[in-house]
Amino acid sequence: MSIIQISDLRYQYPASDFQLSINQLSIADSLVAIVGQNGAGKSTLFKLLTGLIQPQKGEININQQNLARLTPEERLRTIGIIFQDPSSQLFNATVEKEVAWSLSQLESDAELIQATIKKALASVGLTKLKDQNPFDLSLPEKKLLTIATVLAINPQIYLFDEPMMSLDWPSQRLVTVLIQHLAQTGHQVIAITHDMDWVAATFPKMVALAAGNVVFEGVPTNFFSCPEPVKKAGLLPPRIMTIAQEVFNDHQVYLTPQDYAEKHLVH
Ligand SMILES: Nc1ncnc2c1ncn2[C@@H]1O[C@H](COP(=O)(O)OP(=O)(O)OP(=O)(O)O)[C@@H](O)[C@H]1O
Repeated sequence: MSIIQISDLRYQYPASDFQLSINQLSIADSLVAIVGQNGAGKSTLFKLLTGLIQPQKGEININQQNLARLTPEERLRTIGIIFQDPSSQLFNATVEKEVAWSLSQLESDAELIQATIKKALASVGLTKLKDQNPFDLSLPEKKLLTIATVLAINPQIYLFDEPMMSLDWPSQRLVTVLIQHLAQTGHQVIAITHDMDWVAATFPKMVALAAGNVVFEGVPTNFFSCPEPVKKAGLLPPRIMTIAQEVFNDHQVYLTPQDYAEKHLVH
């Protein structure tokens, strides 16, 4: 399991008042959601974690190694990135070649490459589409293909930007199961998301940002039990909590409908 340590980090865009400012943040859990309203700084943190932009101050260490000093190959093996818009990540002529391209940056054994591609495509249910042009795929299929390209590399950390966005229900389920499997098999998964139902049901840990600062880090139950950080982050609790509050004037924390049922219907 990886540990990401962020210290004294500052990032400001040219000609913008916004500043991302994180004094100390340690991400040491296998499944972590990063949440916050529009403009809170989630994507800026994502870009810093991927090394796409460099902080003006401070540093990000992964397993005590400074991210800025990793070689391109070390970076590929350390952090896999799944962008919000899959089209920005796809440029090969076939689905199979797309997965092969990223893998060939690290591996030269043709047999190993073939076996890995097969496994990665099977994991996301795209085996039958291996000869298709990626641009002919549906949006959920494109997203699953970008995940397969990263699965093939098998990095320590998977960084997802809004993974649920533009996925239909079966693909959302598939991605959730995949993410849980990755976390259970020694990887670290960090996902930026607006989807509080998904966070509450899936993530044991979360970090909330507001106006470029960390306003909460910890378990979802604690986050949703304190209205103050939820309000500060401009977020709503899971829908089941809103229903319980508005219909039954019940202000307890419920992470999922199952959670509600267990507390009320079983006993
Ligand atoms: N390239 C840029 N140049 C100038 N300002 C930027 C740039 N990118 C983002 N910003 C500003 O930085 C702030 C934080 O943006 P960021 O995209 O990190 O927020 P976010 O939490 O990811 O929001 P969203 O949920 O809308 O994606 C916003 O005020 C945004 O307008």
